Amino acid sequence: MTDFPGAPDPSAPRDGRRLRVLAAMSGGVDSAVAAARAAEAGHEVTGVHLALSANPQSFRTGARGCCTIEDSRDARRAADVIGIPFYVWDLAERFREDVVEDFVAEYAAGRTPNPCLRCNEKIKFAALLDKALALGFDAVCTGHYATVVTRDDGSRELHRASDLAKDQSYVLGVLDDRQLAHAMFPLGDTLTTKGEIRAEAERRDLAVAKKPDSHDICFIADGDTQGFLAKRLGMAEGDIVDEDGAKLGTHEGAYGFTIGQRKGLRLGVPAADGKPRYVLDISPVNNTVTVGPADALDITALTAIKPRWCGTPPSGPGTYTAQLRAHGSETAVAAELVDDALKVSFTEPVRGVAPGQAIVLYDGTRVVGSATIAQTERRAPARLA
Ligand SMILES: Nc1ncnc2c1ncn2[C@@H]1O[C@H](COP(=O)(O)OP(=O)(O)OP(=O)(O)O)[C@@H](O)[C@H]1O
Repeated sequence: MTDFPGAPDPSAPRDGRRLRVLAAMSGGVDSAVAAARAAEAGHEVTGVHLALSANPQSFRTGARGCCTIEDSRDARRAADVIGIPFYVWDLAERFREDVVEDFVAEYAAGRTPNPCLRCNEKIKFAALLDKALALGFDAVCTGHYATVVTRDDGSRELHRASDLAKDQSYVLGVLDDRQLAHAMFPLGDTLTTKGEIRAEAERRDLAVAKKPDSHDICFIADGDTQGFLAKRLGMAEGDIVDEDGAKLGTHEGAYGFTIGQRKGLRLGVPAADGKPRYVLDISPVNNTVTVGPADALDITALTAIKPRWCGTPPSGPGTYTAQLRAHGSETAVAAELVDDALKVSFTEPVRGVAPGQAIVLYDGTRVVGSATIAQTERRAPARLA
């Protein structure tokens, strides 16, 4: 017996090509079409919706959050139309511990985490995948836009999606070979735009065809990250200072800021040069936020920790392109693994990089690996003679 209904019948015949696939169905259009494509390709597909919120009703705000009862119903209806079995699995406690609490703790420590990346690493391709494999499934299928390529030797590569505008390889950059070997992304292989996916959903009679896209942080349905953090971390008034430590204003919680932020500083003292000020540093220890001019945001190098590789780690220094945020552009870097830390230098300075963000390295369209930014190095400030 199992707590997770929907396990395939172990006595059922299997052939090498017809995989037993667990389709992760959020109740949105992408995962519905992905599940339909996997079933159409001849795989034995079972749909599963993950209940990730302990209190799904609390997310019903009108904006689309995640894992509401409506979402689970939408996923079930889509599974019915596709003609596959469907189950709801409760991973709310794991999600709370591994994603939500980590998110709060990272902000409290003055860092800027990416919860989607964390969810892929800890929930979808760990808790969910492990459970799926233990139950006899061969693969987990999601509606992510990314491509898995199998090399001649059987190992896997993760590549950007064919549709670069929708590419989600950045948030999947934490996956290793084993996880990739059991991942299926039916949307990433084809050059289909989101509009075409919606049209395909309509052709397939999937009621979610017109459902709005989910927004970035699924457990903050109204999009008010600062409000969410304030509720969790409380208010803690502190100083906003300039690079020399002179007080320019006050704030109500250092966690409410991100590096590179300009809006909402409400400085009492205008900058001497009249130019706008940006958040340069957040110090939870002193509860201070340091601000300065835009060019002080330029980063020339960084150190990133906890590297994860899609394949064998690079044995020496190499040149790559790097992406530093989910919808960011690529930038040229040189990178080297030194004592388990990734040392990265940028060909051109980049602006507004925050500790806690992930850096994902690419070789062309291939994801090489990822790591968490721990320290950044600024260009030496220009001094007046
Ligand atoms: N609550 C959930 N239950 C099951 N699978 C989920 C859930 N949330 C997300 N997923 C899976 O992770 C994928 C990527 O999640 P993301 O939040 O980026 O969704 P999306 O791109 O808006 O896709 P969708 O349109 O399917 O919601 C989804 O396509 C789906 O396969």
